[in-house]
Amino acid sequence: MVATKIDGRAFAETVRQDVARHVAQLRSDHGVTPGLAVVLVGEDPASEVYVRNKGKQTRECGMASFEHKLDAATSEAELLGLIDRLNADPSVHGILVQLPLPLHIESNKILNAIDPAKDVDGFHISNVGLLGTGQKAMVPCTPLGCLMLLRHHHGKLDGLNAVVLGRSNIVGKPMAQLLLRDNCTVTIAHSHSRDLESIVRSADIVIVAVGRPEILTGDWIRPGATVIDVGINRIERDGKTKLVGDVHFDSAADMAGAITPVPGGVGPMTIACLLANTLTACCRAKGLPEPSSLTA
Ligand SMILES: Nc1nc(=O)c2c([nH]1)NC[C@@H]1CN(c3ccc(C(=O)N[C@@H](CCC(=O)O)C(=O)O)cc3)C=[N+]21
Repeated sequence: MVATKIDGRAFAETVRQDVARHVAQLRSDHGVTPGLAVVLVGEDPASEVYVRNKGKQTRECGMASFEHKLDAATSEAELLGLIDRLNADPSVHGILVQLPLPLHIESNKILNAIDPAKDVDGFHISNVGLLGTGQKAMVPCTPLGCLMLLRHHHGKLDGLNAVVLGRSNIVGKPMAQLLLRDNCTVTIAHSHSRDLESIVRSADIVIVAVGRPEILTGDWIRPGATVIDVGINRIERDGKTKLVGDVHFDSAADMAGAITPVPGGVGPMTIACLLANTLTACCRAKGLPEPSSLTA
């Protein structure tokens, strides 16, 4: 291994401390407590772990956490009713509806029903449009976390070749927008891209968000490149369940200049950015100055 391991867990801890400090100040100066509502429909064990972690970290930062666990058979209309109530609730500054939703519910309809000002996931079409046109938006947590790690590691990203593998609405597309805003030359590549190998080899920065275990190996990586692994895949190996990324860590670490591990890389940053976004949403709702170190 020649690469520097980018410690997302440690960096997320500093972000959370920053959030906690601002939250304490909001309370003492203005009597305001930011609140985050997390909605989970159905019983996916992995999702329940994430929701529990989000609730715990929200409270640890001094914010209020509201958890809504709904039955898998909840109708779209019932879920829309809950969103309406959360939109109207002044103690709720951020709303996150855990994805994926059951198939009988149309995700886009739900995401677009969330008040854009409370859309801490940044998935509402208004926020997508604002980000795409360079206006002030709520920025999706995972890409924001990746950007914070990249800025911290590289400093200025100006002029770098950035390749984003994956074109999802939750990671690939918003990630590309953020990198473009920081003056990278951005390529979004995906399963239909021709000559993927040479595209990846051109990258100073590779962000991998395709959802396939260990699909990117070291032989494609330009020596010294920075590799950000967004994948979280649970696989069976040697009779044990193991968490691996979309990057084959050992081979990639022999080529890369810096690389994020899984676990302990992007994942913890995602939750830290959710807390940061909740604080930002609260400040905007109250017309108070927002902490600039916590936004894109
Ligand atoms: N509306 C919505 N917004 C989300 O942000 C969202 C979602 N839906 N659905 C599910 C995914 C998944 N997700 C993760 C967050 C943190 C870790 C995380 O902290 N992972 C730890 C390991 C956790 C473990 O051990 O399982 C790590 O990478 O170190 C993982 C996954 C957010 N998601």
